[in-house]
Amino acid sequence: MASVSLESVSKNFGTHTVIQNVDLQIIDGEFVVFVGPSGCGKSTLLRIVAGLISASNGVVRIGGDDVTDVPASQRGVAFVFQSYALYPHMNVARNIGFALETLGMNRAAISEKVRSVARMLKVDHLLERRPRELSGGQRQRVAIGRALVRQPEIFLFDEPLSNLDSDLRMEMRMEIAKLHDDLQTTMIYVTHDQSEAMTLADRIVVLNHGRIEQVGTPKELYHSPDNRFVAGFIGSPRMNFLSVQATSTKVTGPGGLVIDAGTEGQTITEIGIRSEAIQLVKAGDGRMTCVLERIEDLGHEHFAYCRINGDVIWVVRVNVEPPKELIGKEVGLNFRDAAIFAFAADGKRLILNRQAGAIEGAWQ
Ligand SMILES: Nc1ncnc2c1ncn2[C@@H]1O[C@H](COP(=O)(O)OP(=O)(O)OP(=O)(O)O)[C@@H](O)[C@H]1O
Repeated sequence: MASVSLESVSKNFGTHTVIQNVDLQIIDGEFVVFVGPSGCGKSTLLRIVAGLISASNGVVRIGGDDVTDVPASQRGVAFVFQSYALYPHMNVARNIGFALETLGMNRAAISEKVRSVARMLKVDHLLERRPRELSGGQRQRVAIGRALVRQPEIFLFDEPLSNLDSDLRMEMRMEIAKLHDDLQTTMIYVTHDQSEAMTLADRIVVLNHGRIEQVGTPKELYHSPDNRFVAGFIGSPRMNFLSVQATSTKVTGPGGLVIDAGTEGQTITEIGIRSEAIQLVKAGDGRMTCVLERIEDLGHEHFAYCRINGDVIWVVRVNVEPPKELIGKEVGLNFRDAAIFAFAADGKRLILNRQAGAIEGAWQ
């Protein structure tokens, strides 16, 4: 096991800056997930940790040692790629054991090690097969086995599940989580899928345009996002946003929204509310009025799509399906002040100061 530390790490490809001044401390045995939109630099940062790409500036430490100029093969890391990268001409057993062959380990020891790893990953019945004779999920297990057999100090995963269908993704996600529970090895995992990040990570690093927007536990990011980007990226369905006008004591917006609260310092320009924090009520009963455009039935829950104003549509999660006759009609929306996230024009999250005596969500 080993800690990883990135100190002021930047990366340029020509004149294009892809990673900007990243500082990050990952502790021994932690499961850290890099998440962010396509092209934000997740894979580049992971490859800098691996030593597959060198940083343009800054220092990379593994277990406290400066490894900035140490080649990948000597960093004690194992990499699992989205594309599996198996050797097509070798069977599963040789694919898993190949790294040990190159280390000069004897055949009996390799065979024993391969069998134990293959058993752990439930591919011990496939040892004689070639990669082309395996399903996507089996190939990814073999790729993980190949990393595992080397007993690395750090596992690096680059979108390992994105080629798999959703059932298999869920199954493999659980197995990777179990692997981490069993091994307690430091793991860094790249995904663009925020739900994968939420379910796997001890801590999530949210990246955007090569910068860290926020680092925190899944709960911290969900309940206390630092800014609009994190608020909008973490959570499914995405947080509902609305542009508002604000003074230091009052916020008003479309649909008749009035919030008796303000902020000190920066002015609120936008608010956000998560879909599960809103109640659908009769028109006139709520704090806001909107038009119910559509209801999506997912079996165990329903999403109501409510047009607030122009192009602004909020998603409201409801447990009981609203009557179909309401579609196209006005309905009300209710929510507590405590459920409101407020943002400044630069995207920074602001904390609402409710006025003394203001009644919060009297209907709740
Ligand atoms: N070898 C390279 N040469 C030039 N530009 C590169 C190179 N590798 C990556 N980039 C650019 O760096 C940026 C970050 O790429 P990176 O692959 O790290 O993003 P990502 O967040 O992993 O994206 P995705 O989720 O789509 O895989 C992109 O704009 C990409 O085009």
